[in-house]
Amino acid sequence: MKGLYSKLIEIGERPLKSTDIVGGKYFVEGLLGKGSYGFTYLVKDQSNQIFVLKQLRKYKMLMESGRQAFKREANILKSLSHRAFPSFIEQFEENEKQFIVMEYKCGKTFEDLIFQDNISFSETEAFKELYHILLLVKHIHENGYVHRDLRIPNILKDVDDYYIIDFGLTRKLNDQNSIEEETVMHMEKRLFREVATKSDFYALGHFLLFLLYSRYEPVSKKKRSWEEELSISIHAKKVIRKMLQIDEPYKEVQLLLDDVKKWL
Ligand SMILES: Nc1ncnc2c1ncn2[C@@H]1O[C@H](COP(=O)(O)OP(=O)(O)OP(=O)(O)O)[C@@H](O)[C@H]1O
Repeated sequence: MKGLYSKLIEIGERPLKSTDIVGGKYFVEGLLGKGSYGFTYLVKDQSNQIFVLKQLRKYKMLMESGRQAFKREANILKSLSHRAFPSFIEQFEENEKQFIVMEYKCGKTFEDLIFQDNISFSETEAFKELYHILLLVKHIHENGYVHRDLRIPNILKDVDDYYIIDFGLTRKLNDQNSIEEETVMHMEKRLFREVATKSDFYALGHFLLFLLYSRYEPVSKKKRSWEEELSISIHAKKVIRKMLQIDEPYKEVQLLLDDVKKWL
C-alpha cells in the first residue's frame, strides 16, 4: 500500500500546462494521459515537430523502484530500434522533474477503433490483425525482452502500419519479478506480468477477445464464457485456449505465428 505521504504528494501534483516550455525547447500542447507512473504530454519543438514527453510522477521519483522503471523504459526504447516502436529522443531532469522525450507514433489505438469508431472484426480479420502484431512481438522477444502490457490502448494502427507503445513494464527475459511485484499481484495479474514470453501471449489472447467481441450481440442476460458466447471456429478456440494458458501455453512466438498463418 502507498504511504500517506506519497498519496498526499500524488494528489497535490499538477501536470504541466499548455504554454509551458520544457527542456528549453519543447512546447506543451496537451496532456495525453495520466498513468500510474507519470504524465504523458504531446509537445512540439521550434520546428513544429511533434513528440511525446513522459514525466515521472513526483511520488514515484521518491522511490528507487520508480526511478529505475523510468530509466529502464528509456534504455529499452534506445535498444529496441525498430520503426514500429517509438524511438528514443532524449532524457533529462529539470526543476527536480524527470522527463523522457520519444517519437510520436501516429495512429489509432485498438481501444479507440473498437469503442469510438465502432469498428468490428470477423474471426479472419481479428487473426490477421494478431498476425501483424505478433511479427512486432517477435522482434521484442528476439531482442530478449517481454513487453508485459500488450493491451488494446498500447497497440496502434495507421492504415497498414502497426505500432506498439508504452514499454514502462517491459523487462529483460532473464529478469525476475521484483519481490514488491510478486507480493501485490493476484493470480490474473501474475499471468499478465510474468517475466516470460507466455505473458505476452496471454495479453494478446485478451486483445483477440476484445476484437472478436466487437461483433458479439448478447442474446440473453445470462453471463456465459467466451467459448459459449463467441461463434468462432474450433481452431480459433484452440489457439486462444493456449494463449490464455487454459491449455499448454505456446513456448515461443513462432509456434503461435505458425498457427495464426491459417487465417492469412
Ligand atoms: N509514443 C507515443 N506515440 C503516440 N501516442 C502515445 C505514445 N506514447 C503514449 N501515447 C498515448 O498517450 C496516452 C497516455 O499514454 P501512457 O502510456 O503514458 O499512459 P496511460 O496508458 O494513460 O497509463 P499507464 O502508463 O498506466 O498504462 C495513451 O492514450 C497513448 O495512446
